[in-house]
Amino acid sequence: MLEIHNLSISFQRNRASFDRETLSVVSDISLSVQPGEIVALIGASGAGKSLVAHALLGLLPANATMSGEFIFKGKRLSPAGIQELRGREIALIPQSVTHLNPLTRVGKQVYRSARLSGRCADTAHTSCDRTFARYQLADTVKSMYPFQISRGMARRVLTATATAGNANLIIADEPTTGLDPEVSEQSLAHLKELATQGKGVVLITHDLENGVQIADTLVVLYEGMTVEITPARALEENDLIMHPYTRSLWQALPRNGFMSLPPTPSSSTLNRNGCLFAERCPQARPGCRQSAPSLRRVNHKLVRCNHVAG
Ligand SMILES: Nc1ncnc2c1ncn2[C@@H]1O[C@H](COP(=O)(O)OP(=O)(O)OP(=O)(O)O)[C@@H](O)[C@H]1O
Ligand code: NI
Repeated sequence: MLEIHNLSISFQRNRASFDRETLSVVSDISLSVQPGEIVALIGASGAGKSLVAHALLGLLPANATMSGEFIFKGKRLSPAGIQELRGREIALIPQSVTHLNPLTRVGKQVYRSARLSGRCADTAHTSCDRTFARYQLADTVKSMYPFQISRGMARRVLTATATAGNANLIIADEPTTGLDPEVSEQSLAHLKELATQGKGVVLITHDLENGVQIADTLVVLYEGMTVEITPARALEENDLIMHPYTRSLWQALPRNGFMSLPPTPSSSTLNRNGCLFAERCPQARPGCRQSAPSLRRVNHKLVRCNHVAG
């Protein structure tokens, strides 16, 4: 359904010396999403997860430069094509509830997105009602403004807004952040349900547990690079072939005893000539700082590490 080929994103930054430097934040990311599949983009804060989604949706800030291509349902997406599909075929459940328009009643926002997907007024109303019921939002919520509803409810409204139309690809950016465990579970269950209906789902999260819980495929990002693409179940099966960064994330999960991650070096010390994870990697060898590993196929997965045995 969706293929991302060699996506790179950089920003121009002014330096004190009045010249400009290029800051590379996403490098050469490729991934694909099939109908009914949940692909989780996993990575720490600043890894580039949201930018991948924003690039796909044509929402990058003006100072960003992007290369690479998107193929959606077999067709290459042009910038104009992206505008055409956004909200109709591809819908974003944004990271922050502040994306709800503060001045528009909640019901109207969900209704508008149903209309945007090409539904006529009557069908849009029906779809809006159905979506409200589906996400346990009372009818009275329709006439409320975003500031009048709880955080958990606002997340459900965002989900309702993204799914009231007919989108086949749903991108959920950190759908559980700031929610209590019960509401988080519910939020993930809603995504699972969308996949069961045949929609492609991209789950963006810093929490590996979320990915392992509902995703089919994990794409692990480190400093804007893919370090591993693996079936999610491989982690549950305690796969020995794992990128050292994925392994650290896995070991840091509560169920695995909260082993702490090695400390993060500041970005300025990041050595782009070698493996980006080398400074934190428990298995790093001298060669890791000298040559950058490429993404290699090892059995059923792709791993960017020279020392993972296949
Ligand atoms: N407009 C911008 N100008 C310059 N740098 C930016 C801009 N937007 C994002 N970045 C940088 O790009 C990197 C990736 O940002 P992104 O928002 O994709 O991270 P993320 O993985 O979604 O993190 P989080 O979990 O915090 O949401 C960050 O280091 C950020 O500082
Ligand atoms: Ni983000």
